[in-house]
Amino acid sequence: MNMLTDAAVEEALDASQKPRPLKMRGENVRVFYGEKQALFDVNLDVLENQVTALIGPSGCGKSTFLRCLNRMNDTIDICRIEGRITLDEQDIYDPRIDVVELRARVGMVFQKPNPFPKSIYENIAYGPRIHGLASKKAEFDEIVESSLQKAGLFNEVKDRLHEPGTGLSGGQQQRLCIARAIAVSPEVILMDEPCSALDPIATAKVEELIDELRENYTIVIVTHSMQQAARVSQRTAMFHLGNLVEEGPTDKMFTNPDDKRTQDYITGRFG
Ligand SMILES: Nc1ncnc2c1ncn2[C@@H]1O[C@H](COP(=O)(O)OP(=O)(O)OP(=O)(O)O)[C@@H](O)[C@H]1O
Repeated sequence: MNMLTDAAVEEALDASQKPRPLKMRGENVRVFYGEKQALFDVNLDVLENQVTALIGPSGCGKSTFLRCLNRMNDTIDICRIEGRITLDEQDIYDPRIDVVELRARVGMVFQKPNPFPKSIYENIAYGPRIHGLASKKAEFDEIVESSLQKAGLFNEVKDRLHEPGTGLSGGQQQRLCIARAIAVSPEVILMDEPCSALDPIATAKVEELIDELRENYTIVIVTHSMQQAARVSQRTAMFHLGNLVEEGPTDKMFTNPDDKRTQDYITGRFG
């Protein structure tokens, strides 16, 4: 057998076609806001080191599902969740789960950049401090620098680390929020329309960053932009009226979806 040829064939295999381990799974997820049901028996797998895009018309339940993945809905009094959601096969709604620790493992970036009213440095150091990930100044310095590097922001801010984070541009603030999420070493990063408040250049930078982050993190992103879903994700899940219509590889979803509702949505016929 020619080993070199085998290696070359192996390398030529599109990495995205290889089976990926499961990172998170939603099983029969039902969500109610008071009497109103917002999600109906959603079953969705989130694969490791992939970007999964959640798409669908306004009000279909994308953000609701996203927020279930790190129990952000716990903060809404009238919200009730049924079914099961796992992270590495562990039920995240198990009463023994420490929610603060869960949210460090499953971080979140919001629609509007929301840096703390503190310095750039403190925005990043805050999480590691409350989670006890560092104690000496040199350790914090290292986390701050490496998080900003990974978020593609270090060179732009290295001379102003002690100036307020709120003084940065919108796009820089969003990358600061991504750096803040990264600082506590998450495994999954949830992004709820992270570019909707950004201009096209800042959006392009964040999209590039999302593509780089996939190497080390699992990402779930809610987006209204079909172009963005096509550009950044490997998997796409289509929601409609609280139901998961279908999900699959992004290229298939955008070229040959199984369901007419997906076809109509991606071609702009509704939503
Ligand atoms: N805090 C809340 N209280 C009551 N109802 C809510 C709450 N949050 C969401 N809903 C309802 O749940 C349904 C799903 O909302 P959700 O925000 O998840 O949809 P979405 O697909 O993310 O919408 P959009 O694209 O407009 O952000 C909607 O009918 C919405 O009105």
